[in-house]
Amino acid sequence: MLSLQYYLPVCSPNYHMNKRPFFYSSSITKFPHFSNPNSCVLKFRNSICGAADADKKRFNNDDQIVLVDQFPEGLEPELMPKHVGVIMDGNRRWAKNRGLPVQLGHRAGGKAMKQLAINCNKFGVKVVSVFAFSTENWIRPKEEVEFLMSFFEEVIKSDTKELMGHDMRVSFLGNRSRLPKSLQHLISCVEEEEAKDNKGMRLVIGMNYSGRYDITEATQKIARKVKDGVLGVEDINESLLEQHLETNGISNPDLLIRTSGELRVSNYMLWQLAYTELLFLNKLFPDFNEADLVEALAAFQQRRRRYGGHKY
Ligand SMILES: CC(C)=CCC/C(C)=C/CC/C(C)=C/COP(=O)(O)OP(=O)(O)O
Repeated sequence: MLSLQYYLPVCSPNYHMNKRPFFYSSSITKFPHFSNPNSCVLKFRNSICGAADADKKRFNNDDQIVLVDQFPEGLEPELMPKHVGVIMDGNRRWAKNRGLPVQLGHRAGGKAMKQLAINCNKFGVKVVSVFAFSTENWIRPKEEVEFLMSFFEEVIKSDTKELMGHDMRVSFLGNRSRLPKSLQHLISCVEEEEAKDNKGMRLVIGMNYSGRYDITEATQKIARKVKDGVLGVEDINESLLEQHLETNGISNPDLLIRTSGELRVSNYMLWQLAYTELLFLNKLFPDFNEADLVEALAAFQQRRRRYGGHKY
C-alpha cells in the first residue's frame, strides 16, 4: 500500500486554488488522474476509497481529498493529451552501443513499451498507439524479422495480457495477412478478449501498419461502395474517409513522440497526424523512461494548439 503523500483540498497540487475546481459539479471521472482506479486512492469524508468507488459519489466544495499516489510535478491532469502516439525507434542502436545482439535491443524496447503503457495509464492518457512494425520493415534481415514476429507473440502473450489485467484494452492496426498465422490468431484472441469491457486506457499496436497503407485501403473500400451504388462520389468527404481508416473510433494523436533523434514520421498515421504536436527526443527507445514521459507530457502542455486558427 502506498503512503499518503499530500492533501489535496480542491484539485491537483498544480492547480491554482483560485480556479474553479475541475470536478466541482460533476463526476470525478472527468478528472483524468482520478478516473484510473490503479493510480490513486481518495479520502472521502473521512473514509478511504479507491477512485473507482469515488466515481459513484459526488463531490462537494468542502470535501477533503487525499491523493495517495503523487501526480508528477509540472503536469496538469486536465491538460493531458488524450492520445499519445509513439514511434519506438533506436532499439538496434541501443544494442549496438553495448556490443549486444539486435534481439536484445528489441527485448529492451519491449520492456520500455510496457512501462510506457503503465505510466500513460497512470497519468490518465486514454489512448497510446505504438508503431511496432511498419509495412516497410519486411526488408530487414530475415533473421531479425523472424525474431520480431516470435518476439511479438511472446510480448502479446505475457505483457499485453498483464496490461489487460490493469483494465487496459489492447488492439492492433495493420495488414495482418502477411503476419505468421499463429500471430494472427493471437491478435484475434486478444481483440476478442478486449470486447470483455475493460474500461482503462487503450493500447493500439501498429503491426505491418503504415499511414499510406491505411489511406489506400480506405480509398479502396470507398471506391467499392461507389461502384456498388451504396455511395455517390459526392458523399466522399473527410469524415467519410476517416470512418474507413483503421483508426475509426480512435481519436487522432494529440502528441507524437519519436525517440532516437530521427526527425521524420516514417509513414505513421499520415492522415491522423494532421494537427498532432510532434516531439523528437534524442534518446533511444529502450532508455525512454517515466521521467522522459513526464517531460514530454509537460512539453505538450506548453504547446498552444491553433488548428490553423488565430487564437493568441
Ligand atoms: C508486441 C510489441 C508491440 C512489442 C514491442 C517491441 C518493440 C519495441 C518493437 C519495435 C521494433 C522496431 C522496428 C523498433 C525500431 O527500432 P530500430 O530497430 O529501427 O532501431 P534503430 O533505429 O536503432 O535501427
